[in-house]
Amino acid sequence: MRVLIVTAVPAERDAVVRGIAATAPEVAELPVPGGVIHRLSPVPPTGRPLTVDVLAAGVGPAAAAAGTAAALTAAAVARTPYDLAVSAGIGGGFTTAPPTTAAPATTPRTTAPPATTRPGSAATHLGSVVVADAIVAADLGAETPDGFAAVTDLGFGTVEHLPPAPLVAAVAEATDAVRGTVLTVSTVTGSAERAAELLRRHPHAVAEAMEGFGVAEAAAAQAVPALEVRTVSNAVGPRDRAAWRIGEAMEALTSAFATIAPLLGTWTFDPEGTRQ
Ligand SMILES: O=C(O)c1cccc(C(=O)CC[C@H]2O[C@@H](n3cnc4c(=O)[nH]cnc43)[C@H](O)[C@@H]2O)c1
Repeated sequence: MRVLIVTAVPAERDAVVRGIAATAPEVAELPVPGGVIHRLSPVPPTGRPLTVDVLAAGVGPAAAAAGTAAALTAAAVARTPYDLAVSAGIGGGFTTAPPTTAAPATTPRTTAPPATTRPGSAATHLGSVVVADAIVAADLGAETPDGFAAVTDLGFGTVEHLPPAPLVAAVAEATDAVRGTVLTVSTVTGSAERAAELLRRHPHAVAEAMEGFGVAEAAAAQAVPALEVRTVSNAVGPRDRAAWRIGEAMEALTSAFATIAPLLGTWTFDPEGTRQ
């Protein structure tokens, strides 16, 4: 089992590495085009070999996609492909619990399971762990006279990737995480109006960050499943940088990955992401 974890900044990478290092020392630093991979080899409970590579690829969806694609391609060319790509880091949390029944949105979900089958959704708080059951590009589209239109409404591409549901459930349960849609934005939300607009369009959003969709898009291009794990450093809403709790969110990230790393070693993926 080979897992690639992609963070935005080195501080997030180091927080993830510290967590995994609780059960495994770092074994190597490997250069890849545009970055350095930190490799760890935790011993999972089943004793199956597990390699976890952690890469800080930069802030934003484009940097995340570029770094992920480079690492995935290098591994594939070396005939040691990854089984899973994980977008990890801190993020902003929505503090309103998502609805328990499906609510109308301007861009209806086409592929995600109905809301009633989404256990574990709740409002986040600072330090919460969030596991994405949908990774959604929230600002990839066009403004129209009728409001925002996603690129899919314009006939292009995709705006949503769905991580393997059984893995989402297992990781969320193990880390006591809030489960829901994690939005990828290129601009950090800075007003109550924008937060409300995002929640209106994405009623199941529990967090926003800037890289998940980039990682998932690069992974999908190589048929690699993707996961997104965030810890909440701030509330999504009016800009108040002084209220960001980055230290606590980094500690929560370390703690989450101390739990997640051994768990990943118990998984082998089929195309549906179910446990084998
Ligand atoms: O202070 C600023 O103006 C500012 C502008 C751009 C980025 C930042 C960050 O510190 C973001 C870094 C990193 O953290 C994730 N993150 C954390 N909170 C949020 C959020 O509320 N909305 C979106 N992203 C967030 C993000 O993934 C970045 O990689 C600060």
